[in-house]
Amino acid sequence: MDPLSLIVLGALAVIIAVILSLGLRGPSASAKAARQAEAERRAAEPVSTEPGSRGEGAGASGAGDDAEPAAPSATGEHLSERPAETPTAPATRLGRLRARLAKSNSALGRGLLALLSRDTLDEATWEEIEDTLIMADLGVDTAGELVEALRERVRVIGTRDPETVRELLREELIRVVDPSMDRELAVAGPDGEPAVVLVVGVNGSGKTTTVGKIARVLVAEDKDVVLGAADTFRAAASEQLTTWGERVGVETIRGPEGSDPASVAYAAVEAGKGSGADVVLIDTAGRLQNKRGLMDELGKVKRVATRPLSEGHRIDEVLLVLDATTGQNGMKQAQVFAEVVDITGIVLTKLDGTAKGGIVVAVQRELGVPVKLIGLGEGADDLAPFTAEGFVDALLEG
Ligand SMILES: Nc1nc2c(ncn2[C@@H]2O[C@H](COP(=O)(O)OP(=O)(O)OP(=O)(O)O)[C@@H](O)[C@H]2O)c(=O)[nH]1
Repeated sequence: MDPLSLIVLGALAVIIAVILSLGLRGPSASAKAARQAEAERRAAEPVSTEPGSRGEGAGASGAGDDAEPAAPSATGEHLSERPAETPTAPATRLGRLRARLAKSNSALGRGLLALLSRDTLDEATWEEIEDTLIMADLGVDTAGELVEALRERVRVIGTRDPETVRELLREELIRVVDPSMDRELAVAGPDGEPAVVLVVGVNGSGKTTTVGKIARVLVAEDKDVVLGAADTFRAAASEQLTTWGERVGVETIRGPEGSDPASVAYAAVEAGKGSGADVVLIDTAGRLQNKRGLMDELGKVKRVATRPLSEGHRIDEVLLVLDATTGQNGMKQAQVFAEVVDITGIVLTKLDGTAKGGIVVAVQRELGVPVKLIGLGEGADDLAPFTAEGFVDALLEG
């Protein structure tokens, strides 16, 4: 064999050996790790707000004036396949969320306890305690009341034992959060009719996400749910809601962008009644361009939505979704919504992103309506029922 043939043969042997070794080794460890990480990321990621692959439903033609609802023409997405996901069991979810709440509010709890365990509880220290509560958005009056009551009890008991003082603080905080409020969601309709839950709030407060999260909780409780995408102002909102629905296998009724929200709400309730659903959850746009416009829009949705139901069956629950990070601004928005619709419960979102948990107390006092649920993250199961004790314990645990 001449030298040239030897070189060619040698090169071929090397190439074959390399190809074989690659084939036998399979994907590299780092590629596997990347796939694993991608799978974990997907499992944990919030629902995309990007338009999905499904097309819009046929048009909701608009309810016209609210004397006579238009023929409901928003088209539902009947889901025959099995739901893509099973929501996390409540016990697991709550344990995780409690830890998250404790983390976001730990500075507040720690700050208060540190102040209360100072050697001397003088005027300046009590003022600092009051300021700390005000900084946490508790509201000036409530902070003053709480400090007054705590001060009096510490004086009467005459002890500075840290455990006792901590317990007194816990009791006073629970008192202002008000454990006597009824925080059950009204999700049982009368006489076999679906309960209708309307979700309102300003853009970006987390309405659509909250509707999706509530649907998951209800599905986990074995309830049949229909979603109504009455946020027709933003096309992506309908897509986003449909995606949430698909994930847990519930039907979403929607209309084209710009169609009448009242018509979509009507169609959703009609579909819910027709299919024997337990709950119809209606997402709204709630643009706050002016109070008159908002009043017209939400007032009409409220009036028209329950027409497919029996006489006298009104909306069972109107949930106001408020972004906890918006502080005083959020409170002003809450007041406007409260004037426009009768709010029956508050969902405080994004409590994971703020140490200002005191807003819970401020908004309840201002509106006279209980906080029923809290949002503690963008993930699908990051919604928790609110309890006064649970909230305060998480606050003081940090
Ligand atoms: N960190 C955190 N983010 C949240 C929470 N709830 C919602 N979000 C995020 O807030 C953003 C707005 O949520 P949406 O549900 O689209 O808000 P919306 O009120 O429906 O907004 P519009 O459709 O524009 O009216 C999204 O990025 C959500 O993932 C929460 O509890 N914690």
